[in-house]
Amino acid sequence: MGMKAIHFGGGNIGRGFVAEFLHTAGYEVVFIDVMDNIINELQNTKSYQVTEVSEAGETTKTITNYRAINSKTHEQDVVEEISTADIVTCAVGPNILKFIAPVIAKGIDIRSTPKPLAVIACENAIGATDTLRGHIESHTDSERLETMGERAQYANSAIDRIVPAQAPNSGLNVRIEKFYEWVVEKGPFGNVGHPNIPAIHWVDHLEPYIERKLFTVNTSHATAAYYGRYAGKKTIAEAMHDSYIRGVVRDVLKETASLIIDKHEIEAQEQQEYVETIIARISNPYLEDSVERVGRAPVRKLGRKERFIGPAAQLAERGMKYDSLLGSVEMALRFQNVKDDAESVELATILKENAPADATVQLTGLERTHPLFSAVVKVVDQVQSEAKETGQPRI
Ligand SMILES: NC(=O)c1ccc[n+]([C@@H]2O[C@H](COP(=O)([O-])OP(=O)(O)OC[C@H]3O[C@@H](n4cnc5c(N)ncnc54)[C@H](O)[C@@H]3O)[C@@H](O)[C@H]2O)c1
Ligand SMILES: O=P(O)(O)OC[C@@H](O)[C@@H](O)[C@H](O)[C@H](O)CO
Repeated sequence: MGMKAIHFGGGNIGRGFVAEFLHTAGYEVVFIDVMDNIINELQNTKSYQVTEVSEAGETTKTITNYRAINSKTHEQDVVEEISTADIVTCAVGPNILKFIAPVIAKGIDIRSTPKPLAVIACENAIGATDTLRGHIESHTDSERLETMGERAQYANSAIDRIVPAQAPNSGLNVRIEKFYEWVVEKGPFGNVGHPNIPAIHWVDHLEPYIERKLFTVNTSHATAAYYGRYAGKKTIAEAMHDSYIRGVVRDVLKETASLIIDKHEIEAQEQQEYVETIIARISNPYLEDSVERVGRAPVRKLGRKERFIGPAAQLAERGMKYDSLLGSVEMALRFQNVKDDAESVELATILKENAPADATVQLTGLERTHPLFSAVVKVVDQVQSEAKETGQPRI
């Protein structure tokens, strides 16, 4: 029998990254989603196209050999597919992991195949597979946990490829950048060996890769998005074309680079080259990536291990400079009441209803005794005061 991958999330990165590389590696991909339109389209087509766009032109690949199941309406089918699959991946967003865990737990529990299932969450978050595993374990009978390792193996990953929101008439087709990086821990697969997926770079220690990615790509991306929206820009490329915003992004990246070089002993020259690649990538005018997509979910992005507070906290602990990152935090706090973004409404409510120190704890999870805490409270206070004066943040 051929190899089978179950992939949760038939969205942009699911179709344009994970499924592409699983397909190339020879897997049949079974997409699981809760959106009727995506499932219907996947069920009613035999192929879709992934087009890489860059100044060098366009290259198109055709993805075939997939099926799709709606987990909202056909949960038992999903459970059975998982029980005979080789790998489960997901790209649903870090806040959705808890919702997909119960069905994965049921599928794992009834497995009787000799090889354990490989589980790899492909989200922009540190330790996303660990988080998913925690939710799966909390939906597994305690007496079955001891033998879980015979049925499933869990590996964290870092994924990098910019996939903007797609044009409304593009159907399943995805336009993406050429660059990609998929790094996964190999240790958890032990003697069984890791899955054979040529696109994956297997490593012993993931932390340097995921922190470098999140604190360079996503920190700069989100900085451009929040400053860009504040300045009335529509896309990230447009924001990066603005010399002031570009300068701010560079300042922020100097701070995160100093952490990455110090903590992970990456050579300064290597990090500088990485930074230049990322600046070129996020400035790519062919991607048309909106500031709203990149700024989406500001409460998640202000979290303790996330792209701003994560590096700023570690810099503060080391007595190193972090004030440009605080500027990004300030702009993120102004991403309030944005259309179709529930967290931007939640952010506005938290800022409205709480004193600065309480709002800081609620949003960032920073400990009140942390060396970064008072600096963030000041920024929160500043944004709250503007809203009190004008009835809204300065947008
Ligand atoms: N787009 C990018 O450039 C990019 C790059 C790297 C990583 N990521 C990460 O990948 C993840 C997905 O991002 P995206 O841009 O593809 O988002 P997206 O919104 O395009 O796709 C998410 C998909 O998950 C589906 N979904 C939601 N709840 C579900 C559930 N309970 N079960 C199954 N499916 C469910 C949605 O219907 C949607 O199709 C995020 O963690 C993001 O940070 C995105
Ligand atoms: O997906 P988010 O919301 O965590 O972040 C938005 C973008 O920065 C992100 O999707 C990037 O495009 C991606 O991480 C590039 O690899």
